[in-house]
Amino acid sequence: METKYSIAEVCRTDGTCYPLDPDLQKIMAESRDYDELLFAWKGWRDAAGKILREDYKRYVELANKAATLNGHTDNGAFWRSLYETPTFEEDLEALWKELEPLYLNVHAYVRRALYKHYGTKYINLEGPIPAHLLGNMWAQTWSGIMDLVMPYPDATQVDATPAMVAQGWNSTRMFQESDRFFTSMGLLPMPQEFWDKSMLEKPSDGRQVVCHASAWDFYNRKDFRIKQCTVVTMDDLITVHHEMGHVQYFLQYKDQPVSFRDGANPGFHEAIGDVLALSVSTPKHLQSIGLLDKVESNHESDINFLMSMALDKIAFLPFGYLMDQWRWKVFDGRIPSSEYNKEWWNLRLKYQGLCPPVTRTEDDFDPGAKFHIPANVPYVRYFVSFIIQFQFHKALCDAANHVGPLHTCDIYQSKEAGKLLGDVMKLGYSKPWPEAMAMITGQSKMSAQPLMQYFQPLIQWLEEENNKNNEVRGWPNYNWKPSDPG
Ligand SMILES: O=C(CCC(O)(O)[C@H](Cc1ccccc1)NC(=O)c1ccccc1)N[C@@H](Cc1c[nH]c2ccccc12)C(=O)O
Ligand SMILES: [Zn+2]
Repeated sequence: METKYSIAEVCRTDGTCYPLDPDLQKIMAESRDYDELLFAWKGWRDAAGKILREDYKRYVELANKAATLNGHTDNGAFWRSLYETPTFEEDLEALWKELEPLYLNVHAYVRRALYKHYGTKYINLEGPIPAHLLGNMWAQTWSGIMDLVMPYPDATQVDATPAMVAQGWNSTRMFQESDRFFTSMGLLPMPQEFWDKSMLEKPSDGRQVVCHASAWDFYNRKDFRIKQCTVVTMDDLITVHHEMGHVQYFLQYKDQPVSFRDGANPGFHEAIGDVLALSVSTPKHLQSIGLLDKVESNHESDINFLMSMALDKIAFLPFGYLMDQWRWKVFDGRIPSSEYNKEWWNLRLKYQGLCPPVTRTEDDFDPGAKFHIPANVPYVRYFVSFIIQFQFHKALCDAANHVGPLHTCDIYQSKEAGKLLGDVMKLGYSKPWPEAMAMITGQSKMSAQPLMQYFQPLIQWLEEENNKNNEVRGWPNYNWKPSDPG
């Protein structure tokens, strides 16, 4: 399934064919043409999702067989057991309920911006948003449409991509920049073997590779690698830090017994790199590395910055939550294969307030068009990560004696922050994750409070802005469908 997904392409009538990386991703992020976006969105689901349905059905049987032989009721129960938290599902639901109002305000504000661009034919101000208009193939992060959404177009720009391209950044420079940030905190540098053996760019020798980024521990305490088809964008600079966070964890716990060479829980492993990326993303830090020239610290540029962060971090939450809700129900039989796609779109409507731009049937298999489904990679780890990374950020900013709003904190060069994070990474999987959480934050639970504190100025601004526009929060017109294209 992973191979079929990784070699899939979408072809135009004139015969030109496009892979997901980088071509279709670029169209989804940059095109503002409804029909062009639909070509990429529908084409990808026909080429990569549809073809996987039968394989997936068989994979579910085999995964459940393995899970039951290992003493679990089904594969979803096995995946959840890695968190060693009896109230895991309730805790997740409570976190989502706490954050849902913030998501509804972001959704309503973005829907208004899309309405201004695409008009009443394609956007209903009380309905779900067509899923192909959010700047990403899966509508999982929305920073691709920041230009349509920017609250104060005349205030500071927040996108470093133009400067990276203008200054001739390449993939190696992006990874070196990330390595520099880690070592500035007293964390470990990448070993030479990493630079010699990693694949940091899509090969041009015709080899077809799995382009979805990943980090690899060879469990010999020397060989650690990243495979990434890096493109020179701010988005990929963030992904570079994400992947480097995995390798930093490998390096920190390399002297643990093999069984303990893992994250305290899967969410911890996903959060490390993102914590550093929160500092790198600040206009102040981007200016310090020459990627932003004019930086103002006033209310309007603050709101612009927080909006760009919310389009990734807040928009992601319902997607990060629904992915494994679908899979847990497939594994435990609540979703039979005859309802794979119907239930997928029920969840996409319920949590993200999205609708498909064209009719979907059980001939389609839209979950298969997202890497982690054919690649058998659990996903709730990212929902957990997007919550705990703000807890870590707040704790490390306190350790770094940061003063001022949390969203302006940059832990660059803080040895105290580095020690706090490094000591927890050294534990690997040897201690229960609540103990690791308490070592960093002083308390042992997941909490949405630091995330809410980080976004507080935007929460207030969105509430006022949406009230001014009499926005409906949510999608009461849940049956609305966009007109046919063209
Ligand atoms: O999939 C990834 C990054 C890839 C990964 O680093 O998480 C990778 C996934 C993978 C796992 C197993 C085999 C192949 C790929 N995970 C790792 O490489 C990894 C390595 C060691 C331990 C745990 C995970 N991010 C997710 C979530 C995400 C979206 N936007 C983001 C921005 C920043 C951080 C994450 C995301 C996504 O793209 O949907
Ligand atoms: Zn990851």
